[in-house]
Amino acid sequence: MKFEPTDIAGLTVIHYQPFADARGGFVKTIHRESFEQEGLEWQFAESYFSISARDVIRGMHFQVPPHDHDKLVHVVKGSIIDVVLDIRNDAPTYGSWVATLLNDENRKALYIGKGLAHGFLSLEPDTIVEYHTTTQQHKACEGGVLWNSFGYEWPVAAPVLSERDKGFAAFSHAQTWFA
Ligand SMILES: Cc1cn([C@H]2C[C@H](O)[C@@H](COP(=O)(O)OP(=O)(O)O[C@H]3O[C@H](C)C(=O)[C@H](O)[C@H]3O)O2)c(=O)[nH]c1=O
Repeated sequence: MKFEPTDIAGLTVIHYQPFADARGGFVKTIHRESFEQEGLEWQFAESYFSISARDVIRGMHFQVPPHDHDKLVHVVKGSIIDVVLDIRNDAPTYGSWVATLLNDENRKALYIGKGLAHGFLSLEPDTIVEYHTTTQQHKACEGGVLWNSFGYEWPVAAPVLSERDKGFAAFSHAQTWFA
């Protein structure tokens, strides 16, 4: 696997190296030595996956201290546009976002550090996204930013969102989750 920095410190693209043979395919997603060499956490507290219809947007999610976490995200099946927003008030990239195509063809993953809000748009039916987080879910520490409030133009006409995601407050410089 190869690691590629992005314009946002703490956000790393991981290029997995799939193995294929007559049986099918094989993808290694976490490797202690490789992660340690990059200074990334390789031990996670939780892992889960979601299955999304086409045109679903999930996000923008994060957890605040003391249960803020790093998040490793990759697509098992299907395709997404994954969007990360920097909500660290003192970061030079505060309010900046990065959108990355992750799918079962390019086998890219994202390592998303603390203080970054995460969301994605599914581009295919039954898209499976797997997440690993370095802390467990703590409801009292869950936060969100309204999906269409920070300048990214999602390429979808009529997205499907949860009521929770629709109800988040718009991104504003008054929010200081990660001051
Ligand atoms: C995250 C989580 C969820 N749940 C339950 C709560 C709901 O009954 C159900 C779906 O949860 P939610 O609607 O928060 O899931 P998403 O909207 O897909 O959020 C996820 O997708 C976005 C893009 C992310 O980055 C989040 O890390 C991740 O939470 O699973 C749990 O029981 N434990 C958990 O840790």
